Amino acid sequence: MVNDNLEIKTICPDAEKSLFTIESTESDIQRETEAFAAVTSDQHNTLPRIKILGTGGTIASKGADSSQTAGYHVDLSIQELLESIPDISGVCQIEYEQLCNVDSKDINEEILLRIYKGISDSLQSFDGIVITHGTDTLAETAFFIESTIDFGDLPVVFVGSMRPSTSVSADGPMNLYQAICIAADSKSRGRGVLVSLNDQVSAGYYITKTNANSLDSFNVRQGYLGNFFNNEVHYYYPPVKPLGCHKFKLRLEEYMPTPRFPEVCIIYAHQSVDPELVDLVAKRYKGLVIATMGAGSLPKAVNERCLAQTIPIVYSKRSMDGMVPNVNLPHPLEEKTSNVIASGYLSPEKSRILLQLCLTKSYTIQEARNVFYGVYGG
Ligand SMILES: NC(=O)C[C@H](N)C(=O)O
Repeated sequence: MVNDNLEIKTICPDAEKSLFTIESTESDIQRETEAFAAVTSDQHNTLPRIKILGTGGTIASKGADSSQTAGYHVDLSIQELLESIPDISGVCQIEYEQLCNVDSKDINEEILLRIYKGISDSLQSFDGIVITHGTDTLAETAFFIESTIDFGDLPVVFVGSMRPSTSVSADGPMNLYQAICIAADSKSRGRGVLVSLNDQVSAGYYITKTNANSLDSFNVRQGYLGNFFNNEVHYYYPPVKPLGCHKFKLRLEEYMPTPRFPEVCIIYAHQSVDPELVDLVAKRYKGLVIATMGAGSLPKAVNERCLAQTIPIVYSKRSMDGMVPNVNLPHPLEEKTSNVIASGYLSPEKSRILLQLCLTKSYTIQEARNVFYGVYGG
């Protein structure tokens, strides 16, 4: 039998004193293989280290068949999800962790703090972090994380999908692949919390879900930051972070064993809204946000009920775009003494989180108003 690993080496080519040895080339092959492996592993070790935190959502969901795009269930682990994306071993090194696996409607303060801890714990040892999340409340978690973690230049990228993993043309694998590439790209540094969905990159601080069904479900009037095309992210601007974003330092031990923030309720205003709702909420909650009809407009009777309370009340808006300015608050001239705060550009659900954070820190109304005022952009 031919042994390919054996090589005949002639030491003396003289025929009479012919001398030769038979040597195995195995050690050479082994050495070469080991050297090659060392080079590739060195190359691999210099690739960015990316942490993936799985929390659930449609991106981790399965339907009954490939045509089902509603009524599916969260049923896919982060490991299974990663198995569905193209090979990324030449781009970065990956570690993953399943923080929870829920529809994002079930994300509460306990889970929010788990996500906060998952990100905080990964800051030192990774070059980028990706969080898979349901799209329904993704904007709230992204806003909370931007407001509470100082992650320096590290890219923190949220990603979700609109179709379950089992559907025809599921968007999850591509969205996740893009999010990982974005987190691993040095051009993504210094841009705050990012959201990667449907080939677009946006600021988590400003993004809003504007379509309950379509793949293009997020919108950001402050502008998309970039676009992902053919394995590459392209940014439209140099690195920039949201202006006026107030960072709250949280101490996790303060929220254990009961991970709760002061409760804040949202009232959605409408024609004939009942002013007594304000009294009912004020009895039970520590703060109130009202989605006012326009840029702070509410019926006189509702304004009067608001000004009669002692809890802080944030005037936000039903409209997705635009802002509520201080001058549109009732009694703007007495703003130092009144309990009402203008939300600026923030949606009611993000205003709720910001007010909760202010209450957590026991800010006065004036301090809370300054925090909200920062959102105006200066
Ligand atoms: N597209 C989605 O992810 C929606 C889903 N209900 C969620 O937020 O978890």
